[in-house]
Amino acid sequence: MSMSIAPKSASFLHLQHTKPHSLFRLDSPNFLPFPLKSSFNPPMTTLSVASSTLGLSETFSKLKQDGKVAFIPYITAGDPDLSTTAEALKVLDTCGSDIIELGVPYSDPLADGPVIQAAATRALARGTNLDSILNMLSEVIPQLSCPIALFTYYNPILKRGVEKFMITVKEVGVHGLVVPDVPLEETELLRREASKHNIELVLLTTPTTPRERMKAIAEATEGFLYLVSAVGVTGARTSVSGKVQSLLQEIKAETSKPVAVGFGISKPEHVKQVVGWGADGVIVGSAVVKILGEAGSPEEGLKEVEEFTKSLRSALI
Ligand SMILES: O=P(O)(O)OC[C@@H](O)[C@@H](O)c1c[nH]c2ccccc12
Repeated sequence: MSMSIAPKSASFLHLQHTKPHSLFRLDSPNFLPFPLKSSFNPPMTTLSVASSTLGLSETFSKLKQDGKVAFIPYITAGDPDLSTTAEALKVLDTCGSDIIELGVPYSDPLADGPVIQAAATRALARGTNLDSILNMLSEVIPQLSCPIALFTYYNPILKRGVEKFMITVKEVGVHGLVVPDVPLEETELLRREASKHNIELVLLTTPTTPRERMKAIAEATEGFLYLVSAVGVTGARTSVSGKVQSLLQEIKAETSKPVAVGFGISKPEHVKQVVGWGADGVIVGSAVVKILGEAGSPEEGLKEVEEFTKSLRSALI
């Protein structure tokens, strides 16, 4: 597929948020506006985008047909550097990831625990920004067979302008978007602009989300529903809360959309448990990010990620 790229002067959509929130809840807004420099200027001619890769919903449909559960690793872009991120995406893809969630590092990652916060800090210190991530993705995505869901807090989207952001991420071949700090009520604009460009907006529900609200979130989500397994921030935990089993049952009674569970999953036993409870997908973030962040060298980190991914992947069978 080839499509023309919007010129540099594509319109910006400025949204004003007058109510800053000091208390973060996963489904609450938290905006910290400050200017982000935009210098990603894709060629104005045409750009090839991998067209054979399935989107998020299509990936889940195919897995369902085959009786399989989705394995969804998360990594932070730019940690330890963007070329290692590019290699990590290829390794994760080759090791059987069904979707990869790629995080845009942000200075105030309020839903993240120490591991992902530290990864974001390192990535930002090296100068990683949305433009450099998109440049990297434009080269790597055509080489991947699984779709990328871009994870970002809302502020970088607002700074670029919702419409321009969607045009740009679509041009590089992103299939889905996870934006944790936008409450359901404020997702309408994002969803409208995302769907214009065929990008699926994944919404999240937590153990404290009231049932009626969970139903509305399940109805509005695209690609899959992200079930946050525990209250708090991201990070490996010793066990997965048993509450996830009943939450999955409740959700499944309300929607036929696929449900992927994330937060605290870091061992093959966790994966087996969550799959046994009926999840359609498992998301593993901090455990993978920790390996890449703590390795003696990028090569070692990639090797360890490969082994770790294979061990989690085999727990899905
Ligand atoms: O790191 P964990 O505990 O494995 O959780 C998933 C995860 O990292 C990823 O989905 C994620 C990273 N940052 C987030 C913030 C909110 C919700 C989800 C996320």
